[in-house]
Amino acid sequence: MDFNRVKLPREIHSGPGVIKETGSICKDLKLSGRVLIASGPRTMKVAGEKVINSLQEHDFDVETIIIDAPSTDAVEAVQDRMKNMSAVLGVGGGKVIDVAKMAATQSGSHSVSVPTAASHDGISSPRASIKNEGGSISLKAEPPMGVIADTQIISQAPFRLMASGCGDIISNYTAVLDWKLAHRLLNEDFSDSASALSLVTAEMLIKSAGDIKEGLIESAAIVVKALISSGMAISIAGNSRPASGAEHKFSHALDIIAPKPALHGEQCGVGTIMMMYLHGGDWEFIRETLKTIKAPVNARELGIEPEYIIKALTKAHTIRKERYTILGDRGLTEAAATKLARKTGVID
Ligand SMILES: NC(=O)C1=CN([C@@H]2O[C@H](COP(=O)(O)OP(=O)(O)OC[C@H]3O[C@@H](n4cnc5c(N)ncnc54)[C@H](OP(=O)(O)O)[C@@H]3O)[C@@H](O)[C@H]2O)C=CC1
Ligand SMILES: O=C(CO)COP(=O)(O)O
Ligand SMILES: [Zn+2]
Repeated sequence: MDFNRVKLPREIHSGPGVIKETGSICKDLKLSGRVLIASGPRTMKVAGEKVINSLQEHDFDVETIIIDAPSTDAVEAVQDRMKNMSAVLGVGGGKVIDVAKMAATQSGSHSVSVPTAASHDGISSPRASIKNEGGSISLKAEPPMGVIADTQIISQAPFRLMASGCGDIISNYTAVLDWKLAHRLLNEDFSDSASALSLVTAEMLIKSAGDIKEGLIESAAIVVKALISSGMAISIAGNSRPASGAEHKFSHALDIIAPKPALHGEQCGVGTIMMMYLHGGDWEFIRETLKTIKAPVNARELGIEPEYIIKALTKAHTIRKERYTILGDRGLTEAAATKLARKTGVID
């Protein structure tokens, strides 16, 4: 018999100014001695330094590493630095948190997630999206043992990042439709509770769409809550199915094909409009909601040329092939992709 195992963070702290409590929260998590801060070039200045100060006030011996990309090389570099460290704190966006999570998993240590933006639902999830030469792979990881989400810092991040996080949540709609399809066609394992949590998270966010405004701590709190809840759905499922379907395949394809990709959640949001059309669902509602949030809804707003949108649509089914979606095994022809993108207003 297969037993079910759900892995979740031990403690989740959020609120304005909570980053100053990092040291005491890490003590409560029974961490001590040497810790590594993995952060991005910008996020080190925005939040990394506050984390370092708080940890030093609580007698931690702190070292730092800057992460430029969520690559296998970055994971190895963090792992190399983790010998004799009690944990790595990922302070930044999704790329940094994924690298910290994966390095901690592979070295049998712990990670703590300190998001500086509400841009992705990997904040608390037991997955890491890591890029290699062929694109990105979705890997199983230990969830962070703690999450410290300072809504003051998150509310001051460029608004584009928060709108992107909303796109990542709204994509739960098509992700769950794809998952159900795979369950019906291929008898893939399906979790009612994970899919229900994923959908209710997207519904709650959509209900609050009008309240998601630039610079507001309250808006940051709404989006952070939804991202953590979506991460919980991933934990319950034990895979990304409740939060990643064909719209994510499209985004992953754009990351490979487009000379200058947009943000992950921005691409997923536009992908959701198109995949919802393929599912025969209310794609116009998805588009209107994204517009309300001021997230991109077309190629121009993504800053991506139409030719790359079409190429990504025709390539999307080849990504994460084990994950069956509305794109099927053969994917879209160029003509069908062009029709789809035109019909949904993604290209002119
Ligand atoms: N594991 C999972 O379950 C999931 C993983 N993901 C992954 O997460 C990544 C997407 O995350 P995302 O956050 O969009 O991308 P990044 O981590 O690349 O961050 C985007 C940019 O925002 C900057 N930034 C972050 N916070 C602030 C801030 N407060 N002020 C100013 N700049 C800031 C970063 O700065 P800097 O240059 O300092 O890094 C970076 O330049 C993708 O790799 C995606 O695959 C997405 C969803 C789920
Ligand atoms: O981005 C994710 C969920 O929002 C994770 O997606 P993948 O499993 O496709 O990398
Ligand atoms: Zn995502």
